[in-house]
Amino acid sequence: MLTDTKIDYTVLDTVNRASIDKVDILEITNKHCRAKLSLFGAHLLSFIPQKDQRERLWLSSAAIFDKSKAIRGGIPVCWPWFADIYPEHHNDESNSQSLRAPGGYPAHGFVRTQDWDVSAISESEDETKITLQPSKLGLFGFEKSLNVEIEFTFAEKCTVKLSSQNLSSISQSITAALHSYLNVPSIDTLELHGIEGKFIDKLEDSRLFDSPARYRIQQEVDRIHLVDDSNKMEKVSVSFDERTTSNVANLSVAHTGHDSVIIWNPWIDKSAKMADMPPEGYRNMLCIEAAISSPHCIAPNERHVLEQIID
Ligand SMILES: O=P(O)(O)OC[C@H]1O[C@H](O)[C@H](O)[C@@H](O)[C@@H]1O
Repeated sequence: MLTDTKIDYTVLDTVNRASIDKVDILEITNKHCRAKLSLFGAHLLSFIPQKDQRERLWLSSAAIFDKSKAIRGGIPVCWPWFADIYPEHHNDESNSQSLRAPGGYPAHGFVRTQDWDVSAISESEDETKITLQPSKLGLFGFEKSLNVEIEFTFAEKCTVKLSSQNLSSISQSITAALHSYLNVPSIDTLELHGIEGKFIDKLEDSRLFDSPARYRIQQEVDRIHLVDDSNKMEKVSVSFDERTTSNVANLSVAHTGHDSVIIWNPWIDKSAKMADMPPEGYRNMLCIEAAISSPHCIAPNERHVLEQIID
């Protein structure tokens, strides 16, 4: 496999290396889109289709790029656990259980705060594909044989595939998320479509509620929407009230390989407590996350793919 040092960026047509503070960045410009990908966290920071020149991802103006913490905005990669939902190790499918991550363990796993290596880049007339692998595995009680890589395809849409591979002879479990921050013109005028069924409300003692028929965001939300069929490609779209929000196209995010979709907005009070979130930032972002929020058991020599397509 090619490693980063073996990639000759001078011969690539669509990829440039750059940096923001201490973070190395790949800048992608091709026929269909422009994008920025941070090697710290394999964290996509920007995706702008050429067809409408509209930024799909929200990045905090107060985001920190000194590697002391995860970048606020874009698409953080949460692996091998999501939030504090830490999977029990070495279990079998009938016995997949979650534990709370021990105190002192980072929220959302250990890969969003480390450098990733570029393992492959390919270019064609229609797309640029970049594959990254974390530099360190086997941390916080996980086996080194539990591997992960992420593949970004930059085309008219951006496809992100997080692929977890169990290279050992025992079953291993993960939770995970592609924690996408969508850029929205105004939180007040948006409506979500394609979400139905029950959700766990993390702000209400994890009680179960029905998804609203007309889904708008008017307060802090931290919800785990449960999905029936994780093999189905499910699409969540966001529309805006055209009477109050001019010149915007609708957004959509499709998911597969997930068991839930997380909807998160910290709103006013929580934003005020976050140093890397500007006071009014919550008005222009909504997280729509493809998640595995119950431990998913990967059998020996099997692979699991969590996929998200941003349009
Ligand atoms: O502040 P972070 O560690 O990036 O987490 C931000 C948010 O991520 C997810 O959406 C969780 O459901 C939230 O409970 C959490 O607050």
